[in-house]
Amino acid sequence: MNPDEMKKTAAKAALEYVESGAVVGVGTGSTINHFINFLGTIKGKIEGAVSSSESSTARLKALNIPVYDLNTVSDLPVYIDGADESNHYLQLIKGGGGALTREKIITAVSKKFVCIADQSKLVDILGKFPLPVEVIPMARSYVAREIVKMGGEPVYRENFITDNGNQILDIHGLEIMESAKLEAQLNNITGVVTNGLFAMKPANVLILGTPEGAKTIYPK
Ligand SMILES: O=C[C@H](O)[C@H](O)[C@H](O)COP(=O)(O)O
Repeated sequence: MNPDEMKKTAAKAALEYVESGAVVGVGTGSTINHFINFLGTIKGKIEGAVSSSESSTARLKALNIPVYDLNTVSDLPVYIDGADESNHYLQLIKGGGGALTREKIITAVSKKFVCIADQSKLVDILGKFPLPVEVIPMARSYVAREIVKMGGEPVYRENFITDNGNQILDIHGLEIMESAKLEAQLNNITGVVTNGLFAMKPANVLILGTPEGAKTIYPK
């Protein structure tokens, strides 16, 4: 089974977390694209969706799934999204596709965060995947210098603008032992919008696609 088939397996299994009559939080990325397709098959069962990116919004709308402005939604039972890495506490690195800020906002609003991924995303220590940090454009160099002082190696993601009109620095060379502390430290740098560590509010459930089928993992 190739990684894409494993992503599809995880995406299909996530359907069981979708509540009837509710608005569903929908993330961004290749794994979520499979989930959006599956969601289309049960669209009559849900009220609609909130989405973490313009690309997911376009896919949802193409399937005639109503997409709501998050400001109009007060109750969001579940948010379903992928990840670039997860540790065994279900703390995540996200933002490989640059959607981290909207993803973190929907995570904050949702009652339950169900993460879906192929089995390669589960790691012992976060940081092999470069950690994305969304920055206000005029602050980029300043933020990069601050990250260097912290021991990271920031790399500017060239020719990429987020849906919020900002830029991304990807931090290489990290071995993240204290995820929540690093998440807060990075967010405290002036000019940072947010970073891709989801440690203070980790996922509640991780569904991994494996050749043997979907495997559900709870935080250690
Ligand atoms: O910004 C993108 C998101 O955080 C994605 O959830 C993450 O990059 C994983 O994407 P994929 O499902 O394509 O591996």
